[in-house]
Amino acid sequence: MADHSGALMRISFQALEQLLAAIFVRHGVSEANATILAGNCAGCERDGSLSHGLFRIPGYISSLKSGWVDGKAVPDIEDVGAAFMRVDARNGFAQPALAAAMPHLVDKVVASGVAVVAIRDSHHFSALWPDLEPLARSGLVALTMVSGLACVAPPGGRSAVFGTNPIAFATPVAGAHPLIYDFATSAMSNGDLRLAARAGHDVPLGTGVNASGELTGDPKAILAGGALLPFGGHKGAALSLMVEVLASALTGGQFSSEVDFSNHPGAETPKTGQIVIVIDPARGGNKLFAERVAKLMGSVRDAGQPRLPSDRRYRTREASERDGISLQTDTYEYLVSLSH
Ligand SMILES: NC(=O)C1=CN([C@@H]2O[C@H](COP(=O)(O)OP(=O)(O)OC[C@H]3O[C@@H](n4cnc5c(N)ncnc54)[C@H](OP(=O)(O)O)[C@@H]3O)[C@@H](O)[C@H]2O)C=CC1
Ligand SMILES: O=C([O-])C1=[NH+]CCC1
Repeated sequence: MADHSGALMRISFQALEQLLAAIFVRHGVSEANATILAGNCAGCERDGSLSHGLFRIPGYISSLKSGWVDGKAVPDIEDVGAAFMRVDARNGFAQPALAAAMPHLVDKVVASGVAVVAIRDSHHFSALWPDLEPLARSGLVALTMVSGLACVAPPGGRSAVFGTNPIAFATPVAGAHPLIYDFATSAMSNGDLRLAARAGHDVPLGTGVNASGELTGDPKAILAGGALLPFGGHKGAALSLMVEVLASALTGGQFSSEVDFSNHPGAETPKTGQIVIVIDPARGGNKLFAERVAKLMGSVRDAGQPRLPSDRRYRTREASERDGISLQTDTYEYLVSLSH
């Protein structure tokens, strides 16, 4: 998508969702999968998760066009234990795979107090928080991780071995929206790095290295043969390693470093795996769990932290619901042109 700077317009969530669903269907996605992807992508744009909203539409389309991902895939669910499900996404997107598992997942959590969903052969090209928010809204605690495309070098290294490997956590909070944090284990997501390159902005030193392994603030040098770095040095690298273990080795998905789409020019979506771990907090025996979380968050705010994770996103959602989602008119016209 070109960097537009035209006039702004507003669009409702429903209208954007419909437009995106038409685009996905037009590019070979089944109606059922298109509905899920469109809701997810429109939700990211509505909530200000801009690195994974409309910005990603060209990547979805070029991946579909290249034949790298199957937009019509029907996931296969394998029940492998009282609290364990495997989902073979069959080279489709991860969100329809999780949606197919969701009713069984909730049954398992109710029966066992905890459940794991291990998704493999899946493409995740979005933010993780939409995968968890419905679970937290129904009173459950959830954690998820996704491996990606190798573009992150370990500390001290020069070659990329990890994906940007995001982790998200969600918990109910009494009297408030769920607390959800959701971040790449790299110093910056690949999406934000590309946005910085497109805007011609430098990134903070420590974000990545150039092709010679030297620290650089130039996003283009990081993208051109360099690598991102994990956040927090060896600590972020250890988290990223955990993501590869849980989201790839355990699920049966590919490691980030094994993704090879060289035979599919234009492909952008990582084909790896995802793990989702869900816990019923009631099994902890504390009937006031959500109240305790609310108290803890209050203490953190009282201690002076001005912003907690997901505050900004809920504020942006509220504004989008009130005023409509803000969009450049030429972006809108571009999207309309993709829909027919
Ligand atoms: N599918 C994939 O393979 C990948 C997806 N991603 C997605 O990219 C998105 C962006 O990742 P990333 O750039 O690392 O995330 P950010 O650094 O933008 O935000 C990370 C989290 O921290 C919160 N946060 C941000 N700034 C502050 C602050 N100053 N004080 C308190 N909390 C704060 C955010 O809340 P809030 O949401 O309210 O801003 C969010 O929950 C994520 O949704 C992630 O899932 C990233 C990598 C790979
Ligand atoms: O922003 C990011 O790092 C990614 N988003 C989807 C795949 C990788």
